[in-house]
Amino acid sequence: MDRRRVPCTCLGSPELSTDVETRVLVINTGGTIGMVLHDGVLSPEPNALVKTLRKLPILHDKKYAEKTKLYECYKPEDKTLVLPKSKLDKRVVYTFLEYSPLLDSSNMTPNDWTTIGKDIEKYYQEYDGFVVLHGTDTMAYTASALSFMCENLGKPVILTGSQVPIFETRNDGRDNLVGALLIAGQFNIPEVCLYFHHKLYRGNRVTKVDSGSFKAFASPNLPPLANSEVDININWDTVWRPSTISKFTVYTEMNHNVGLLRLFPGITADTVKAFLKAPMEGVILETYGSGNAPDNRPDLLDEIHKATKRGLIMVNCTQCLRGTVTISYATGQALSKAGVVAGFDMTPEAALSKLSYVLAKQDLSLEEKKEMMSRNLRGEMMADVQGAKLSLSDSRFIEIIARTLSIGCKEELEALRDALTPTLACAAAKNGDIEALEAIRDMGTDLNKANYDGRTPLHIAACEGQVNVVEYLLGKGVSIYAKDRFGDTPLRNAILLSLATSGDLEGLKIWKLAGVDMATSGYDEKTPVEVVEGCSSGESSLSLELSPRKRLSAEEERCASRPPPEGAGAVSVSESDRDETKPDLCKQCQMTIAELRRQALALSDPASFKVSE
Ligand SMILES: NC(=O)C[C@H](N)C(=O)O
Repeated sequence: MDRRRVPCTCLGSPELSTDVETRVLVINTGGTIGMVLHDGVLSPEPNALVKTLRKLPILHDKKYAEKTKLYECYKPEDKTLVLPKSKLDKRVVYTFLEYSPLLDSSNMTPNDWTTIGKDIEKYYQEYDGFVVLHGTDTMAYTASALSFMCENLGKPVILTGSQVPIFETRNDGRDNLVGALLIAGQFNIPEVCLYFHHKLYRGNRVTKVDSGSFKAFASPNLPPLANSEVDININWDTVWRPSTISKFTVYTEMNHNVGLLRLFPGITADTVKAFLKAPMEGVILETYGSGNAPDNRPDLLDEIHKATKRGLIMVNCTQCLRGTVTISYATGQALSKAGVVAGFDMTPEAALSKLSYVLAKQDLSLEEKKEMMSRNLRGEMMADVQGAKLSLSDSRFIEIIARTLSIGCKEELEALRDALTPTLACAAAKNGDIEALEAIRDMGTDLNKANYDGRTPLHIAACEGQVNVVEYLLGKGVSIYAKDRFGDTPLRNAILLSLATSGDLEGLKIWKLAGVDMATSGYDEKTPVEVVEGCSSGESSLSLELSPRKRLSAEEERCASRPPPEGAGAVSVSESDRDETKPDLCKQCQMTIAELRRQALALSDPASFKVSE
């Protein structure tokens, strides 16, 4: 795949200027969305989907593509399309990667999950988000499996498809595809999701509930992450944030010796015994109500106990569409005594794929695997069912302001909190005040929320060199990919700052070659060159070297900026905190730069920096 264009106005005449473009990779695995009738039955048709989409104005802005020479930058040309400008003034450029053969999802296997995961990993740095076109029959299984396989995910991966082929006059495919593209390309939701009929669900919370309705899916135990109505409304409080700062990887080892056993009245002990025998290693037991099973059947419970004692992991999930497993009934306690692990409110699809993922972790003991099954890894369950959302009243200063403004009802309080806390959090980040950030977070504020400039507390901390705050925020799952209104991410701020203030000529040159405009100022109106001059006395060779912006040809301008060259993001880190070649930088500056560089390197190589999960 190819390079990213410069979203800038320096393409010569204004009409050639590009809008802010984001990029989405569309992995087409098959499903009804691209099917056509063959001999009276629906089956996938290779290459048909892209050809059709290119003719639909709501799915491909041909004029924009030709006017801005889209195809000279994004390859393969015949697989790249661009949506009309969105309400957020962005252009989602999307490129198709089509599998062969295209599958009806009834034919999907864990090996196909691995293929999808590996492709996401392969193209992860080049795209802002990913859409996976998939059949609906097993979409919930694939979405659940990918949610566990994608470790430390920092970008949206959205599965979608349709109940009626996109080629038909009436269909749900076009709406589902556009909705998934707009969310994947415009919102930083670091989760594997499923988008269907105007709603975005967490991938491991969803199940297919209707084979004949456009409302084919439901998320019984968790509200949608987003609703696509007149506007796309994201429920940010519900979005899952990883609490580690390790690099994104895809874990492809999945244990296949797992199964689903659904209890029914009169089930025989022989049936259970046959199902649980080796090589079975893990079973999801689908039970009645809030996790109940017969407690007057010692033959049944004995077979279960024998299996768990020999090391089989059994997880108790309710057959009910909604609700959770508790041990409030004697019939539920009987299973717990037989060694069955509570699955709380997980869907069977999520529990099964989680069990397959956990059992494949060879480095874990049996007890560690059981503990992992009971721990919330990707928001797949509400383990702490007693947990109550912290109320606003835990924060005195909001109360004081609310009382001053005579605000009373909860909705107004929440609106006040959402209006004030992002700016307060940014101020706390600038001052290095972690306690204040903790207090703001305890109020239920998402520390990813940005201020009026689209800058998050992590942007501010990275720019101000507040290393401890950077570490704290990364540990709370704050995204390094969030873009402010200048298009800057915290990671880019941090690396540019460290390179500029350390006078790292080579590093700055790499970024310049990668298309970073050294004349572009950051949020504080300072260019990297000015930062250098501000940090070391006198005219430095660096500023002379960098300040006259070499006029690139129109061709080069169009395709000037691309993801940093391999390794450039992981700046060459001087292990010593002092950089002897720049004695004129203050000690604190030197310390901060070295630490920021370590953070930047850690983000690309977890081996040098670990935070426990
Ligand atoms: N609506 C669909 O996509 C159903 C189809 N059989 C599939 O799962 O691939």
